[in-house]
Amino acid sequence: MPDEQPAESDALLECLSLLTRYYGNPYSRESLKSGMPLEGGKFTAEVFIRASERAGLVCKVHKRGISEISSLVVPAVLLLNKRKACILTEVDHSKGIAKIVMPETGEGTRSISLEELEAFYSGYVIYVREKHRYDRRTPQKLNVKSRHWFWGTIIGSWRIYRDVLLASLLINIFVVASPLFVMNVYDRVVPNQAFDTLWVLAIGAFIVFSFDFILKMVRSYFIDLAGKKSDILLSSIIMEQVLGLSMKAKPTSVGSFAKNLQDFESIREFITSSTVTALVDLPFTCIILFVIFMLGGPVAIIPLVAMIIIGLYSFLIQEPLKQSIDKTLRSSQQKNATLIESLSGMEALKIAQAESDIQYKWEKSVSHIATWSIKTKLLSSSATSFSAYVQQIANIGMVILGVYLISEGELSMGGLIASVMLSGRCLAPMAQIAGLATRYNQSKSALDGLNQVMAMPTERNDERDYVNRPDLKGSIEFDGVNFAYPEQEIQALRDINLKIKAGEKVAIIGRIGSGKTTIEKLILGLYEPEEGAVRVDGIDLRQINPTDLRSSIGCVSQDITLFYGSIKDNITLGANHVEDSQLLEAAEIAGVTEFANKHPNGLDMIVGERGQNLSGGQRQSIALARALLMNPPILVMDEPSSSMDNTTELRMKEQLKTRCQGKTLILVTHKASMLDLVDRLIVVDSGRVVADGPKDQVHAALKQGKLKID
Ligand SMILES: Nc1ncnc2c1ncn2[C@@H]1O[C@H](COP(=O)(O)OP(=O)(O)OP(=O)(O)O)[C@@H](O)[C@H]1O
Repeated sequence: MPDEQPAESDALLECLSLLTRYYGNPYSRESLKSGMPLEGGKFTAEVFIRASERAGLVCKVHKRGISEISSLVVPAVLLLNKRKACILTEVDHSKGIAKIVMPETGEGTRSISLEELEAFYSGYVIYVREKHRYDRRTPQKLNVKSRHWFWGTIIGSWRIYRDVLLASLLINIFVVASPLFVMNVYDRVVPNQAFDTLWVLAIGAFIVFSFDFILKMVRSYFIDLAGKKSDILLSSIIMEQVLGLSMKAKPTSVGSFAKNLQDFESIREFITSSTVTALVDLPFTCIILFVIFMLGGPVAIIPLVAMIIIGLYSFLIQEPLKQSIDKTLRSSQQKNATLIESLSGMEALKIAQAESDIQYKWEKSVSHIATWSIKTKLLSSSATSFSAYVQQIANIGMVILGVYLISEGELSMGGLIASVMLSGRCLAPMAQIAGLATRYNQSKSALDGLNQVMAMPTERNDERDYVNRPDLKGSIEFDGVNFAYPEQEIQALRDINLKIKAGEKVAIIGRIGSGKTTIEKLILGLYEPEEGAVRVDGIDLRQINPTDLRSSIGCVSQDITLFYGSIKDNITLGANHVEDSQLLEAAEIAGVTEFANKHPNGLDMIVGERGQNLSGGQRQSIALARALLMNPPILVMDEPSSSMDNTTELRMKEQLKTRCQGKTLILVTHKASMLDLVDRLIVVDSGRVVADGPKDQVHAALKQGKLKID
């Protein structure tokens, strides 16, 4: 995008949201924004294009004057000056008027003269069209296969690679310049002492070499440019996939998963100039071989045989090479898993005095990696040395055969020298290819790993038509829900039937591991039931966009995770446009202000990674403030006061009582004191609901031992 283009504001988000409604597949602003790399919390044209793809639209930015915009392409989005945007719904060039919608003003469609529009139009327009969607009647195999995430992106730079090929063709033709020069000097200049010819030849060679130099520089610049473009695109595709992964596909080990993603590095290396140049040059060896044949006749057989031998050797070592690279990769993933786990649990390790166990695991992985990487290095260097060896033998062979041919008058001295020089150029890419096999196998393993990641299910399903419900009221229903965590045989929830009215205050109690948190996770749409349905406002959660759902739920989870940044950053995490008054109110209710005020930086105090600079209770306060910030209709809290002292808890309870009015509250707790907040108790045991009713009744039944809990 050119620099002179003005930065856009959230007007673009509003425009996109309106357009999704226009095309009959409405998306809320929250769901369009979710997971997008917003600049200062705002939409840019690039983000607009990415988000529109999610909503089934295809958009492209063009630089066009108003007079160039045809009435056939509306609705289109016009980027206006001062970070504004509008939707152009009609344009009539003959009358000089247009109809626009400025979503920010909330005015609806209005007519405007083209002259007036031109005054604040930036010159950039986004054309929008609907992507064709196949319905379920279309058999899968008839579906046009969407682009492969990796190859599709690489092919996206085909124009650059076409130019690279063209440059390579010329470079490879120029290769013959030097041997031809030497041949002519030996055969024509030296015997006849033709100094004029020598100078003409020298000037010709100089010009060719200069072009060759320039072309080589340009070629590697273009290859690196294409590589950089692909790298940026691929990295963001991978990150978007990772952040969108569904919880059921959540990797079992963060460390090894992270290593898997880091291995993208080897793919990046593979698409840089040194590798691509060798690959591109390979087919041109045939041209050089042909030139050797023209100059030296039968001598060309020798480099041909040498090429076949080198190729065969490279092919034969592929399998063992692949195996050792795979083993190295897997062990490195294991090593990374150990590293990440021990770093994040360092305190627990020290307390349990388990350092030596970890040290042992670590050393085992390291020695395993060392063994296999030695094998990998040995194999790949054997390929390089073998190619050099074959190349030398080929040279000697050519000289021997050449001498016989010269003695029979079938070859000139210059012809032999030129052929030997050319054979070097012809075998060089082969030798490089042998070395490249290692890189190829490394990239292939990394690509296989990433292919698996890209095939994992994500939360956003393009084939699903979500119901657009950004404003949920808060009634919750579990209808015959059975659920087991991925790869677990035992069900965590069994035949759960519950109806919670909007605004109701409910506590879920039960013994450890009984399934309370699991019920919450299902309400949050983090997992889907195996059988039955979870409904919010009567809509099956599978029908609600996860972003819309979660923006209607304030959640304090059992394991509170804070991120590096200030207290303020952590409270407003994921909520970009928050008034200071909103932030202060949430901080006050949750008791954050109380401890933040004691610190010189107040709410700007840095909490450290995972909030390690704070106490457990302080972390809980921040999580509570985060949950209350956007005033959501549903609050889900899992032991929100487990680390708080009695006074703080009492204060928080009082604040929550007023704040929770009209909201649905689901409270998971072991603390009897917290039950003041609720009117209804649900008792869960071994994944089943064993009691459900008004608080006093259930309490009484529990006291009298009428409820049997295993
Ligand atoms: N991510 C997970 N993967 C596999 N099994 C899980 C997972 N989380 C929980 N479980 C299992 O599901 C069951 C219910 O767990 P859940 O966390 O819902 O219990 P809980 O009632 O909230 O317990 P607590 O009071 O200790 O927090 C337990 O047997 C637990 O082992």
